[in-house]
Amino acid sequence: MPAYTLPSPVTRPALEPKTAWLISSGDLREAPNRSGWPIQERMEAELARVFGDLGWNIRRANPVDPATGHGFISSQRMGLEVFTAIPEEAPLIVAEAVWQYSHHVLAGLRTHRGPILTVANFEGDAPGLVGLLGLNGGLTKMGKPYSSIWSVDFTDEWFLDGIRSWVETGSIAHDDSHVHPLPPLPATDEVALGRALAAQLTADKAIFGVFDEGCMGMYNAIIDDELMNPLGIYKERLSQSALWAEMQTVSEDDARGVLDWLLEHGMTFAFGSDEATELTERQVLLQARMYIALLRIADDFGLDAIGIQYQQGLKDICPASDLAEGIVNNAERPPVRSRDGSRVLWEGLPVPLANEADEGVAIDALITHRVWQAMGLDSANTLHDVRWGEEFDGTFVWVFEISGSVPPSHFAEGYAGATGWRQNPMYFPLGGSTIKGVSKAGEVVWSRVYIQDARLHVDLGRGSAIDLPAEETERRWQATNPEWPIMHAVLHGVTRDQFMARHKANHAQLVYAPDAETADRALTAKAAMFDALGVTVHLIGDARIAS
Ligand SMILES: C[C@H](O)[C@@H](O)[C@@H](O)C(=O)CO
Repeated sequence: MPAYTLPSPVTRPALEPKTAWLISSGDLREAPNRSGWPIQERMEAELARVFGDLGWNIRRANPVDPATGHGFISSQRMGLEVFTAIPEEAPLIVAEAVWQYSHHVLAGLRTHRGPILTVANFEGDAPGLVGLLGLNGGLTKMGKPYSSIWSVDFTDEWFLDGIRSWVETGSIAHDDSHVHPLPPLPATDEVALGRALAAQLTADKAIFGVFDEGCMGMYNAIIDDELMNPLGIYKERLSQSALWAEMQTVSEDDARGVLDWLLEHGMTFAFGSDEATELTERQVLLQARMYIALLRIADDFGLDAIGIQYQQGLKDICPASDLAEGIVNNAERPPVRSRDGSRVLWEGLPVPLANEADEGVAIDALITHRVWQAMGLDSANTLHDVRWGEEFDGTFVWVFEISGSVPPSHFAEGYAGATGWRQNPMYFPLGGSTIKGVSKAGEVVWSRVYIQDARLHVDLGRGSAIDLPAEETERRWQATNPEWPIMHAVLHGVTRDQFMARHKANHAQLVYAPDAETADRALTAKAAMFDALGVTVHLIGDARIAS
């Protein structure tokens, strides 16, 4: 008789032939899950049809919960339980129509032994594509093999061929002919600059101040110290509660001074009176406090870059961080003095900013800032969500649209092109102003830092932000989130599907250069800096090293 009753894992159901299991990771917040459920149901019906045509069944691992009215996995615990209903060897579809918190499903996916397919609807109305890309980045970081595919209406041949390949072989191959290794670097001033900046960073080091690490389940956006420190970048782990406490010490006069400055510089706000659904002056004044508090804490800790997660925790305490983040990340902004009044903090300089505490962004923002400053360029750079896109006049134009703010220098009219709309009550119960506007036409360098095979990599590309007719901009806004800033981006030498298949994050990083030749030179210096820091550089599409 053994002395103990030995525990054993829950018994999983048996595999069934020609059957794929299906799960969907959701938001932690119930409102977006409820709102996205009809879109998810439509997608799942299309998937059932496509698999059915191939003689396959799809079995949903968890039913719709009558209490919530949706079938999303809405917590890590729920994810663990749902996975006990999935055979470990089963073909598994992760279907995403909403923004999702990857950690809800990553534990189950990590030990899953069957083929994994991530799928999204290529639609703007809910950020399912954004969720898909975040999840793909997480699986890549984990070293977990997966296939991925997307479709506008689930009838196109490319999609059907992909699904056929997955059911027959367990994988889908995508075209990566647009990805090029970094060639030997020429002896140019830009390469010398990039290498010198890398040597300075590793020798003198820099600090990234992160107000609560790990935003919205974005496992892909947590860069371990072991990978970040060799670049010379060290984390200062700060708390969002310290930010809230510091906000209480800011005087009402100082907060009002920030709002007055913004109004004097042409920013407009869509003010209303209902706190629950409209933007109010009270919300903006709290955001002004956050802006001042952020710079003072950055000064106290000698930070070189900042990130705030906001969308967990702080969202239940105060209005959105976006207004503070957008202006802190802009060279021209309301002056903030040190506590003793002797210095204007970061005068004339953007503070490199990692929205949503995305640490791939933190590295990129800091490096971009240093390269662009050294070249005498506006270094204000920002992430955007890779939200959606459609052709316009025969060219595929991406909707890059981050959920709140960009530096106002990204707008043609600067602050005068910025309007403050109330953040969406569905995600941001306590409101706060966004910085809404259209990113100006111009040459851009885009990038993404990510983890693959336990190493840091960066994809570097070139693109153009373009102007679209006002009615097309409005159509794209209405099809997505009209309160958020938008960039109409054309990526050079990369098709929609090449980009989707390759990109390892929900975010892409964007920075302007005054013309194409300068953009190529700045990209070259940035590539040289990353390379000298030991990051594997990939040139995407038409990106090239300037000689
Ligand atoms: C409001 C939403 O949670 C967004 O913040 C989300 O879609 C993202 O921005 C993900 O990058």
